[in-house]
Amino acid sequence: MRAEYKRILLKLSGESLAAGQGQGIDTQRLNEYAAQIKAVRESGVEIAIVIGGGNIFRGLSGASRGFDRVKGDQMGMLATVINSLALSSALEAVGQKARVFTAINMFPIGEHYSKWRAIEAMGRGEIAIISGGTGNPFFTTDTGSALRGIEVEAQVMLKGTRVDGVYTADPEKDPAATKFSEITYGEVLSRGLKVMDLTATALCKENGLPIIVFDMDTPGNLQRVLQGEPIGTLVY
Ligand SMILES: Nc1ncnc2c1ncn2[C@@H]1O[C@H](COP(=O)(O)OP(=O)(O)O)[C@@H](O)[C@H]1O
Ligand SMILES: O=c1ccn([C@@H]2O[C@H](COP(=O)(O)OP(=O)(O)O)[C@@H](O)[C@H]2O)c(=O)[nH]1
Repeated sequence: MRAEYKRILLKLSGESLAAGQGQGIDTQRLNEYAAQIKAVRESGVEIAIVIGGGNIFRGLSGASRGFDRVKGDQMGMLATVINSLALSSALEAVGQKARVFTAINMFPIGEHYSKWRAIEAMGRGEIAIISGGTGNPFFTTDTGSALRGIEVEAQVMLKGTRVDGVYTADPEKDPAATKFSEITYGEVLSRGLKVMDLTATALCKENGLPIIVFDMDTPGNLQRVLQGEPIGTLVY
């Protein structure tokens, strides 16, 4: 385990939770995530998690179908709460305590997020699942995870997704794209690489939060990344 990573912020893609079905929550995928997270927690790392909502609702696609954008984004933020509750349930089922925080007060669905409460929960060995994005429309959960990672003083943001790193172009669309083993924030921004939205990358850059983009859907990869195996892309 890399000595420098005492506390991590793990970003999970909502869409990955659907495991290729596009919509909904695949329980096998959810349970695989829970097992990986528990194993890393047992090695002593403090873990905060932000999970997306794209498997349930995205504000932008709602707007393209005629929904008011702000209401659509609020629906998307609620989708992240649903995924967070599902993940906390899967973690509790394998004996790993987890606490759901919400950006907006929704007690008793979750606890209203504050930096200090999240850090306290991690100190007790619980996984802090921070839901509801930033609480504001026109942002994404990538930006929410950059924000929460900086707030809780994580040493790294691990962006677990369905591609295995940052490529010269979207590898799902361009088969000729090649992978970076590492890349600076500035180059991600100047090349307009869309693996994360620009706001999230800029926030990490301004606050010096390194990002590792890796394939979370292969069981064991979370541990591999933390052990320093070069399986993803470091953005620094
Ligand atoms: N330059 C790039 N390198 C890697 N992935 C990219 C790049 N540009 C776009 N992507 C896309 O970004 C996605 C990862 O972002 P993520 O936030 O996990 O997905 P989602 O938008 O479904 O939540 C990948 O599925 C990939 O198709
Ligand atoms: O701070 C935030 C975070 C998320 N969202 C909404 O929640 C949706 C789901 O989040 P995201 O698309 O980032 O999830 P992912 O792609 O990671 O599954 C987004 O489309 C937005 O509509 C938002 O409005 N503000």
